[in-house]
Amino acid sequence: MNIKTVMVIGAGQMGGGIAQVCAQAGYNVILNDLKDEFLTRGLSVIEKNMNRAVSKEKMTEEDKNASLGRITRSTDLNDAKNADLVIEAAVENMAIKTKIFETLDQAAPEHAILASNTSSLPITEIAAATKRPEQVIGMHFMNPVPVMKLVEIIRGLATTDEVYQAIEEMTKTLNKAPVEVEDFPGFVSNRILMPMINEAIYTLYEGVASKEAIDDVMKMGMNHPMGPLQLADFIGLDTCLYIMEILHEGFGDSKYRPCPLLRKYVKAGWLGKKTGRGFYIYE
Ligand SMILES: CC(=O)CC(=O)SCCNC(=O)CCNC(=O)[C@H](O)C(C)(C)COP(=O)(O)OP(=O)(O)OC[C@H]1O[C@@H](n2cnc3c(N)ncnc32)[C@H](O)[C@@H]1OP(=O)(O)O
Ligand SMILES: NC(=O)C1=CN([C@@H]2O[C@H](COP(=O)(O)OP(=O)(O)OC[C@H]3O[C@@H](n4cnc5c(N)ncnc54)[C@H](OP(=O)(O)O)[C@@H]3O)[C@@H](O)[C@H]2O)C=CC1
Repeated sequence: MNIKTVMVIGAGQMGGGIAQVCAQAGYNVILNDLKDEFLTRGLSVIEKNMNRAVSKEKMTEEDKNASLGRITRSTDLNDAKNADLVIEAAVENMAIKTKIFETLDQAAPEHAILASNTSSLPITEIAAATKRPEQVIGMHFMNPVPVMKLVEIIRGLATTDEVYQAIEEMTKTLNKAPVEVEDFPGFVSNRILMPMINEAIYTLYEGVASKEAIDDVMKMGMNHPMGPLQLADFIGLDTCLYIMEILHEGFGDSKYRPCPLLRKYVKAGWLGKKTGRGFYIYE
């Protein structure tokens, strides 16, 4: 399958990163969000990232301008009519995602593949909202997208081999490493990572150590690049809570119950780095 135009839904931290790597790899990108101001915010992060790459001589000014020139703005999901592949990276909520996929299914050309960057939601259920479940797939990028090598590729129950292979090939053109996983809650990445983060939050909640001490133990003791509380802030505490809830509900096992402190922070609007405050305070 010949993929030339990629539409990305959601211009937040993940959608922006996905749009950036696709544009840098030569794809035409349609970046979609609910409001124009979110697109402006997303595009300014992309430009900042590219300027940093130029200043480090990892990208030329011409390549930067050409990549930015390949990204067009959209606030209308019907713009999917021009896409060969849509990658959805809106909020981690099944009702919102199924609504988006229903609309995309109506708007996108027959040949188009519809992918979701969901962290944990069942691809099979998202696919069931469309009349083309065989062309729906999970494409789970890691944060920060321009830096991290992995893309987990998740097959829904109906995903065809042809669609899987097209997405595997496309992922390689982004200079990323695809890894195939089956459709279970949290896939592999978040089934392992998120209970560790949740346990770190319990450790703080129970007063076992300070947030700095918990992060230091994992950074210096286990060589993690970030401590789990710093990483939770970086991912977004709302996203961490959604993922724990999906694991809890999906497996029906109390070992996945979200820590009350995580719920409290999300209720307070302390969502981490993106809102300026989570476990830590950001300028
Ligand atoms: C929740 C999910 O569903 C799945 C997930 O994504 S879970 C999250 C997975 N991600 C992680 O675990 C990230 C863990 N953290 C790290 O790997 C590192 O701390 C980090 C890569 C984020 C930063 O690394 P660092 O060495 O501390 O910082 P720094 O030296 O500033 O950055 C290293 C490189 O990354 C780039 N970078 C850092 N943050 C970036 C960002 N947000 N966007 C783009 N590029 C970024 C820097 O420009 C730098 O690039 P060069 O090598 O070209 O100079
Ligand atoms: N954060 C992470 O580390 C990772 C997240 N993911 C997944 O990626 C997805 C996005 O996460 P992330 O980028 O962190 O979240 P953000 O909150 O940074 O961005 C989500 C963006 O999607 C927009 N949005 C919400 N609803 C819609 C809609 N109906 N149509 C179009 N855009 C919409 C939001 O707008 P508004 O601001 O108005 O809400 C926001 O701009 C989630 O499914 C998440 O689980 C996957 C890998 C890693």
